[in-house]
Amino acid sequence: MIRAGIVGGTGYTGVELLRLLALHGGVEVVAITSRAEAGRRVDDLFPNLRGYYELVFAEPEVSLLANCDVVFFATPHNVAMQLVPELLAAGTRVVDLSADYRIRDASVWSQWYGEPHSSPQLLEQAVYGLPEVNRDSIREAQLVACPGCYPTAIQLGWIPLLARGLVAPAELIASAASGASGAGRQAKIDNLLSEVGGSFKAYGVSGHRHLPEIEQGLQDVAGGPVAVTFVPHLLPIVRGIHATLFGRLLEDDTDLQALFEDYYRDEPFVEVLPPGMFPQTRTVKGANRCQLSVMVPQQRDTVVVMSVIDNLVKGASGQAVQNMNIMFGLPETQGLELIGLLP
Ligand SMILES: NC(=O)C1=CN([C@@H]2O[C@H](COP(=O)(O)OP(=O)(O)OC[C@H]3O[C@@H](n4cnc5c(N)ncnc54)[C@H](OP(=O)(O)O)[C@@H]3O)[C@@H](O)[C@H]2O)C=CC1
Ligand SMILES: CC(=O)N[C@@H](CCC(=O)OP(=O)(O)O)C(=O)O
Repeated sequence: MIRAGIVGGTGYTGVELLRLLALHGGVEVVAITSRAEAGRRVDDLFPNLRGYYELVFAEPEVSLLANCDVVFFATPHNVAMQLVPELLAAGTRVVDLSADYRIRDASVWSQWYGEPHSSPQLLEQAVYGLPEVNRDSIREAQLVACPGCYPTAIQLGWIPLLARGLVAPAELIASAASGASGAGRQAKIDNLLSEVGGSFKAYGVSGHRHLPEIEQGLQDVAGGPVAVTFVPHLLPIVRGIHATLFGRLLEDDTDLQALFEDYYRDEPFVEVLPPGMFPQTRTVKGANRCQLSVMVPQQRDTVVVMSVIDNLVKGASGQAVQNMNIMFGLPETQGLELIGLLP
């Protein structure tokens, strides 16, 4: 059994990791942290886990975590980067769900996250954990930086087109909407039911911190500069991201449906829907799955890709478990063969 630790076990991605790992079969969670809930039983805070765990939340200390084979960081940014150097030195492998190691350039990271990076020496060795792009490097990685939720949905939608040079790389537009759990479990007025419910709004229009991550990932695939106009929105639902992507086609004779189907044919967690079927957030709710549709409305030169994920599963904890499976040589789908919850 792989001995796993979770730092930040009281947040939404932390409890989602617990849900997925409870039935994984190859992992025992031996350490879980929360500063606010230290000393409290996990199944007292999360009764959905009763019968699956006897764990008690502990303070986040390296001495506890270094006994694990793998540690998941389900913490806000600027937490993993304080503890990871010591954990790596102790031989522990790390899957970081936060943004701390996603951006290779420390000065770009600081510009968007507003503080200096405290372990920039690890940025080069961190592997960006999008298995559909980096599977081989993830296998050997000691430190995996899991992609953000919007970046997962958006990159998976653009990649087939950029890899084949079929869209204008400097004119990409992504309009994406997320459920409120994307903002985490901390109390914030903006996330109250009476603020979010029955309404729909854009935010971060002048610049969202996921933009440099999206552009970096797409540039790697395109092999050159890429510019994205990215507008996130807040949906009055709990889970789910729907991204609608627009691009100017550079060729008009490619069968885009066939291209997408071929590109993702062997991917266990990305599905291209048949022509005329469009993805919905509810279909992937609770599942480690990205569903995509591609079309060219009115046969003009604008391609539209629609991409949905559950922000907490393929957008965070499910992708983290997928990365762990790859790192430890387990079947990639172990613990992740989940069907979306309808309704
Ligand atoms: N929610 C989502 O859909 C997604 C989130 N992510 C990323 O995953 C990470 C976790 O997100 P989410 O679960 O939503 O966050 P939450 O705010 O819901 O939870 C944060 C957790 O981190 C712990 N924590 C906070 N500060 C510290 C600290 N200084 N040291 C140690 N632990 C700390 C908290 O516990 P305590 O304060 O008690 O220690 C809590 O358990 C974030 O970086 C987020 O951006 C990524 C993709 C999607
Ligand atoms: C709805 C909502 O507020 N979403 C969050 C996305 C947060 C997230 O998960 O960020 P990382 O993936 O970078 O960790 C936001 O826009 O800030």
